[in-house]
Amino acid sequence: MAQTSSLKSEPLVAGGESAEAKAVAGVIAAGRASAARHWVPATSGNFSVRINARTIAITRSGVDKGNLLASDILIQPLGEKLLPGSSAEAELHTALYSERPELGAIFHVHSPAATVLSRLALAEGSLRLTGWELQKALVGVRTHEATVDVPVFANDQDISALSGRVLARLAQPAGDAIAAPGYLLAGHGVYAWGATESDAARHLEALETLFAFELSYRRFTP
Ligand SMILES: CSC[C@@H](O)[C@@H](O)C(=O)COP(=O)(O)O
Ligand SMILES: [Zn+2]
Repeated sequence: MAQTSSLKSEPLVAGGESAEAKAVAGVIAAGRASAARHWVPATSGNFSVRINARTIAITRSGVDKGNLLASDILIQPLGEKLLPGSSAEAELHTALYSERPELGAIFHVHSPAATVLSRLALAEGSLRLTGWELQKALVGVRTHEATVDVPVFANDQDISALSGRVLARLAQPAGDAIAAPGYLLAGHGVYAWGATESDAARHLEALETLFAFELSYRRFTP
């Protein structure tokens, strides 16, 4: 059974590195970059990168995400029982990868603006972003005049139930808005994704910065 990363028998991808080794390196890099920004305090956050249609590399539970070793990354088959030591929030990753084959990476952090703004926005059930040039860093957004919809969910320790609510909401159209590549958990943090690791990293950085803009803006507007 696949457990921690065994970087031996995977097929090679361009550059001579296996898909598994590349995904593990991507997870480690994402954790390190987020820790440098103080987005994953006290072991919080979890990170995953798709290896292929059936398997992901994902952080194990309770480890410092800023100092990940290859042995801190689990090779989790999709649609199968979670491996021992899995992230408490692993199902928020596996369920979304299974639902969306185009996703290549999912990153979750406890960044300050996301964690605070999510509480202010919970009553509306979503955060609407508009008027910011930086929103063009999000996939599908071409103008500051667009409205971006970021779903906001109540935090829940029942991750299966939460995952069900997330998938149900993401399946709904965002109306006249563009669906953000991510969502907020109130008082908890943000999940962001992308087709590639760099898309997911850019989305995470753009969203957290937009949340900080929005928090400042709200201080000056009624
Ligand atoms: C250390 S508090 C944060 C956790 O409860 C959780 O929200 C989190 O992001 C990390 O959980 P983990 O099980 O390490 O993936
Ligand atoms: Zn968390």
